Amino acid sequence: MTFIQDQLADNHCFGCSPDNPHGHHIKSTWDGERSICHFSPKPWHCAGSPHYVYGGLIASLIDCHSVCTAIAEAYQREGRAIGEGETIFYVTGSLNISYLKATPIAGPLVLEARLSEAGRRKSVVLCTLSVNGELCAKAELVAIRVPASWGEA
Ligand SMILES: CCCCCCCCCC(=O)SCCNC(=O)CCNC(=O)[C@H](O)C(C)(C)COP(=O)(O)OP(=O)(O)OC[C@H]1O[C@@H](n2cnc3c(N)ncnc32)[C@H](O)[C@@H]1OP(=O)(O)O
Repeated sequence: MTFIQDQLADNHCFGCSPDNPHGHHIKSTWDGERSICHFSPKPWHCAGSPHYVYGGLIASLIDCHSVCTAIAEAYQREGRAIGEGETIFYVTGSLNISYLKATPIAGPLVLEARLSEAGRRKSVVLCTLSVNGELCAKAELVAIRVPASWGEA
């Protein structure tokens, strides 16, 4: 299986870089229309209850999965394979999450994302998070394209 994150170079992100030793290492697939990510939380990812997932982790997973989806779609729109040629880099402009149900920590968490809008610099990504087919959270993320040098000090 090919994952978006494994095709992106120079990515140090806490949520999605394969090379950040302390990160979440999320893995997302892209089929040309939607992206999927499976994530199994650890017991320490719990909220106030040990049975449910911490909302900040949910936000983090949705953030990275959605931005990676925007990046994958942008490569596709330019007729390039993900990671091919000049780097396409997006960052999170805004993230609006509705926590609909407590998310069982037993997981696995299934994130699914697709674009509702794809402009020159701005993409809007809709993302859901489900466990065992039950919708636990939904989100809208605005991803903004930035130069690949965006993170340089
Ligand atoms: C290989 C790489 C792999 C990378 C994966 C990394 C995943 C990382 C996910 C993250 O966590 S990124 C870190 C969290 N995000 C940030 O730190 C972003 C900080 N903010 C900025 O750097 C700038 O504010 C930003 C680049 C988002 C926008 O500044 P600009 O001056 O370039 O925006 P501009 O004013 O030109 O607006 C461009 C469009 O974006 C829209 N926009 C700008 N900021 C927005 C915002 N905050 N929310 C919603 N929309 C926004 C704006 O309305 C406009 O839309 P329209 O084209 O429709 O008019």
